[in-house]
Parts: sequence; structure tokens; C-alpha cells
Amino acid sequence: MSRLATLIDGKKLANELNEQTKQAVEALSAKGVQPGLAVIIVGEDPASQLYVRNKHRKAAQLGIHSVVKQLPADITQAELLAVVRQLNSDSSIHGILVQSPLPEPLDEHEVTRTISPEKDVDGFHPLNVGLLYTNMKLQYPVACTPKGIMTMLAAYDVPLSGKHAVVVGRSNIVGRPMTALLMQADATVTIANRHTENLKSLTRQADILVVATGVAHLIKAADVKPGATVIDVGMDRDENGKLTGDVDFEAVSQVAGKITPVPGGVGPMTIATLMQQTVELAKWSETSGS
Ligand SMILES: Nc1nc2c(c(=O)[nH]1)N[C@@H](CN(C=O)c1ccc(C(=O)N[C@@H](CCC(=O)O)C(=O)O)cc1)CN2
Repeated sequence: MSRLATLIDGKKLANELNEQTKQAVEALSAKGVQPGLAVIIVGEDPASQLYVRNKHRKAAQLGIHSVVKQLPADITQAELLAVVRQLNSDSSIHGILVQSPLPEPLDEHEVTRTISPEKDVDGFHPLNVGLLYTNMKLQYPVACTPKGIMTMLAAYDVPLSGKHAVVVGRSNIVGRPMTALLMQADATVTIANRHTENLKSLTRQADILVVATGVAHLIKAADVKPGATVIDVGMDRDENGKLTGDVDFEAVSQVAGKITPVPGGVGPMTIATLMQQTVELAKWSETSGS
């Protein structure tokens, strides 16, 4: 069956954004500043290892100084915090992130709070989350997946003001910051999760539907309003081990107006936005004189 919906091509948009970031890196380097990114990964989770490798490779391609701190799964909380503090005081590093999830029993929240807010390239520090939620007209980092989704919506001329956006998922990485960004764009936002009663009656009302639940193919064609824009943040495996999303792409493509694929949708934009934000943090550190 041929697709009716327009494909929101995250790979293509990510390539365009990366090209802009490369030029911004060159402009900064001409002023004697090379943006620096440090990624901390604890343990050997294969998916996390892949994402971190991709971040490191992309940063190097764009001319960003990139450091990966691979730490053992049995590292103590105190040792991990010491690595973060060392990076906080390293002037060659402008952005620090800790790959999520951390192995048990490490306390991810404490680690996030220990990253200097000026270097918090993931935008997860409570100070930056507070700035986002209070809609401060200041420069601050924002979680890369929702920020990348906003870039995608703008690139495909998706109207937001006055529209009903439904966000399914309330994680700190996607759902909560996504809600704040959509509110800033004057959308009417409903935030739900996989336990929400009558979930499908809500998703059917959405002009913009963002799904980040980790439940493969949760959203079917009947759960989507005809013509809606559907953003799939899922990174799931089907019964054959193939990467798939939270949305039944083939079926929903017959109903939606615009739709992101998995892979090749939100994922590449997350990494491109991380690179963009690393360069922004380097620029801001110059203007703030720190
Ligand atoms: N500290 C953070 N941890 C995590 C984040 C984050 O933003 N910050 N997000 C996710 C993982 N993630 C980035 O870290 C991420 C996941 C997936 C992709 C991606 O490009 N996916 C590809 C497919 C890759 C594959 O073949 O498996 C795609 O969608 O095309 C990028 C980044 C959780 N942790």
C-alpha cells in the first residue's frame, strides 16, 4: 500500500543541521575556540555503547574536540562524581553528558545535579529544566531529543499555535521537556503515559502526537486523527529483533498527514542537536567570559 503521509526525514534534516554546525565550529576555531564535548559512559550496555560511538564519531567529523570516559559498571557513586567534577573544571570541555541509563545502584539524579549547569549539554540539570519551564528569555541548554523534534516540526511547517498536542511519555529525557517546548509554542498540551485510562481517546484528538513510551507499535491507525503529525520517539525491537518504533508505521502512514520513521527520524536529529548545542555552549562560555 502506498503511503499517504509526508515522511519527516530526520536523516536529511540532521545532515543539514550538521553542515551548519560544522561551519559554526570553523568560525569559532578561527577565533581560537574549539568546542569540546565529554561523554561519560558507565558499563557495557550495547545500545548505549552504539549511541556513544555515534556521538564521538559525529563530533570528530564536525571538528569538535571529543572525549569519551568509559567507566566500569562497578564504579562507585563518589568515583563517578569525581570524574564529573574534573570535567567541570576542564576549560577545553564546553559540554558534558552522562549516557543514560546508568547501571544500578548509581544515582543518576545526583550525577545530573553535579554537572555544571553551564556545561549541561543534555539540558537535564534542574536549573536548566527550571529555566525551560518558566520560559525564561535567557540562553540555556534544552534536552536534545525534544529540541530536535521542534526543529523537525518547524522544517516541515507544522502549525503549533492553538493546536492540540498530545505527548505520550513523561520522561525527563523526552516527555517533560517536550511538553514545555510545545507550551512555549502556544500549543494546547496533554501529557499522558502508557497507564493513562482511555489513552486512545486522547491520541485520537491530537493534531500533533508525540509518542515516547518504549512499547513497540502501541499506536495503531485507529488511534490517530486523520491528517495529524505523528512523531515516533520509540527505539524498540520487534519479534525478529528489528529496530522499530512505538507507532505502527505502515498502518499509521495511511492516516497521518506527516510522520517520522524509525530508524531515520528522531534519532539522527538527537545527535545533530547535541552537536549544535555543544557549539552553542562554547559560544555562550565566550560571551559570559567564563
Ligand atoms: N544522556 C543521554 N542519554 C540518553 C539520551 C540522551 O539524549 N541523553 N537519549 C537516548 C539515547 N540516544 C542518545 O543518547 C539516542 C538513541 C538513538 C539514536 C539514533 O540515532 N537511533 C537511530 C537508530 C540506531 C540503531 O540502529 O539502533 C535512528 O533512530 O535512526 C540517537 C541517540 C537514551 N539515553
